[in-house]
Amino acid sequence: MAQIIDGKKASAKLLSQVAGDVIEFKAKHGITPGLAVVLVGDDPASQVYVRNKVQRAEQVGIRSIEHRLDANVSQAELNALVDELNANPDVHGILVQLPLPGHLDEDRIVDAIAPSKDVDGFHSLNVAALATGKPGLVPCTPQGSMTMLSETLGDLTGLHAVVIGRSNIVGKPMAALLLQANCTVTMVHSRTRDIASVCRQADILVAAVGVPKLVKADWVKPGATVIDVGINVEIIDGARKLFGDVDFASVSEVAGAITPVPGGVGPMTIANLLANTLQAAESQMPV
Ligand SMILES: Nc1nc(=O)c2c([nH]1)NC[C@@H]1CN(c3ccc(C(=O)N[C@@H](CCC(=O)O)C(=O)O)cc3)C=[N+]21
Ligand SMILES: [Mg+2]
Repeated sequence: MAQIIDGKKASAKLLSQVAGDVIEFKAKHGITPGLAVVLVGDDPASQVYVRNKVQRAEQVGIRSIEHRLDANVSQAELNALVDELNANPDVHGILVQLPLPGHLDEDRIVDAIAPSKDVDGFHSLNVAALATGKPGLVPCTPQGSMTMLSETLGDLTGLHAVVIGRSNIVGKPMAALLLQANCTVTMVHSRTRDIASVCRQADILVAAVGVPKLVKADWVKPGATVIDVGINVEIIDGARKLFGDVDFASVSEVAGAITPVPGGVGPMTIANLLANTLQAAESQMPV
């Protein structure tokens, strides 16, 4: 039976570090770090995540400001809000909850956020910084996954990491971070031939595709470390249940260590969002 990597515990540790750093920040600068969360429409899952983020922010002493916009808001109206938040000195971090309704251009909205306030690390300039190994804001889910990997395995040098999924928000930045940590990195996706045999070579297997229970036991090398980024919601007998991209029951009998869903990557994502907000606030202070 695999070691269960406890994301709640890891996130509690990071949150208490951030809370301490926020106290120091306030004493030094006389202001409170601020995070603006923009939610367009009334998708119930997004509402749950936004509520969690706002709650955790308060817990670590970060002021959070929620902006709710109607699902049919225009691109111009959303851009105007982003411009206003960019110019507001009380706002140090801006998160526009994704996905946005189809009539809105996500790339344009994300690139309208001031790069210094882009706490998701999705702005083109932060993407370029990560790709070239320069300092910047790093996406929260991959960053949280790396922390759990380091705490589980120590130095990752020379390990073969396979990332399933090539999204801009998880797969690609995850691969960049693993490469920076000296892993041999392979990315697989829907067009990969014999995906199972590639995954079976992995010392580290990261699943980030949004397909419930895609990864089976015979995709996993015995003893491998498995990071499950999937958050798939299903309603079973009227109850809301979460599934990862990994078939936990079977894979946990083969893997050396594995993150559960819930209680794995999700809580670490939120903790890193708040760490990024403090980093953003620090970078905006006069020297
Ligand atoms: N601009 C933007 N940035 C994001 O970081 C972002 C986003 N948009 N859109 C949606 C996804 C999803 N996401 C999650 C964060 C925490 C949990 C989380 O805390 N999950 C808990 C369970 C929560 C539950 O019950 O649903 C857990 O896994 O234990 C889940 C999902 C951030 N996202
Ligand atoms: Mg894909």
